[in-house]
Amino acid sequence: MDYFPLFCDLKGKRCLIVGGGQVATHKARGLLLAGATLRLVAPSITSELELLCAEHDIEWLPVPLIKQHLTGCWLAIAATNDAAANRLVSQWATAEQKFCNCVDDPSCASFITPAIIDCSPVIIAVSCGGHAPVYSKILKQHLSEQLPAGMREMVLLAGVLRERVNQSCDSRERKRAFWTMFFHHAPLRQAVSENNTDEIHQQVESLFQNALF
Ligand SMILES: C[C@@]1(CC(=O)O)C2=NC(=C\c3[nH]c(c(CCC(=O)O)c3CC(=O)O)Cc3[nH]c(c(CC(=O)O)c3CCC(=O)O)/C=C3\N/C(=C\2)[C@@H](CCC(=O)O)[C@]3(C)CC(=O)O)/[C@H]1CCC(=O)O
Ligand SMILES: NC(=O)c1ccc[n+]([C@@H]2O[C@H](COP(=O)([O-])OP(=O)(O)OC[C@H]3O[C@@H](n4cnc5c(N)ncnc54)[C@H](O)[C@@H]3O)[C@@H](O)[C@H]2O)c1
Repeated sequence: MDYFPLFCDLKGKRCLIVGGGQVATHKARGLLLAGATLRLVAPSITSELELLCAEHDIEWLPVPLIKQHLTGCWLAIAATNDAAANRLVSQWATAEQKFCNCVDDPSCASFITPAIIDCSPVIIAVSCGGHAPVYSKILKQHLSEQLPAGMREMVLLAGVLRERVNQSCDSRERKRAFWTMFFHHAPLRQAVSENNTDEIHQQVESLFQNALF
């Protein structure tokens, strides 16, 4: 496997973005959606970034880049149009064992950003390992057209029921069977996609009786 995909909780965690152009703006938007706080180092920034600075926890430093800008940051994105500056950010971050994304050269990056389908809590991330970002975008579109109806609602319902299932049953095998049946259960999926709460309740109770006990 060329890259290990992982889903980070960035809420309240400071991330460094170096550069303030179109690409930096796009990366900032994504990190802010995940609740990160940002340190932005760039002599000038786009008007959208200026707006984001007014609305979010962003520390904009219009000063020359120094290594100390990494202090307190969980990860860095080198997003300038200056290849040497991007490489420097990557070298500093790597020396401090911090993950670094490099927008103009995946070979000096320790992570790459995937194309994302955000149906939180369901999140689908696609990467072509830096070979073909546009194809990641096309695959994302393709996948988003294939997703099952009511997917997000079924997952939210599973989250609500999870503790009850865990408390009702000790057997991992039976729990696995329960969840497999749950997600394949056509009448339940139908009720969920119609948001028919009475029917959802009835189907869930019958699943508990039939699958778990
Ligand atoms: C998926 C996506 C996620 C995101 O950014 O959110 C993403 N790039 C997207 C779009 C896109 N990027 C580029 C174009 C113009 C067409 C083209 O040149 O191909 C378009 C199309 C567009 O903008 O529509 C140009 C480009 N990109 C990179 C380089 C440098 C290089 O290849 O060396 C250059 C050349 C720059 C130049 O020549 O000047 C590098 C990277 N781009 C990545 C991610 C990482 C690999 C991800 C993977 O494994 O697939 C990686 C390695 C690093 C990183 O950025 O993490 C996002 C689509 C999101 C969406 O819409 O859902
Ligand atoms: N990864 C991707 O998805 C992707 C997509 C398109 C382009 N790119 C690459 O990303 C790079 C940036 O593209 P862009 O459209 O944002 O460029 P841009 O010209 O809009 O912005 C560049 C920004 O970098 C800042 N900058 C330059 N030198 C700096 C330094 N030493 N320290 C701090 N900030 C500095 C500038 O002030 C500006 O804000 C380009 O090299 C391009 O090849 C990557």
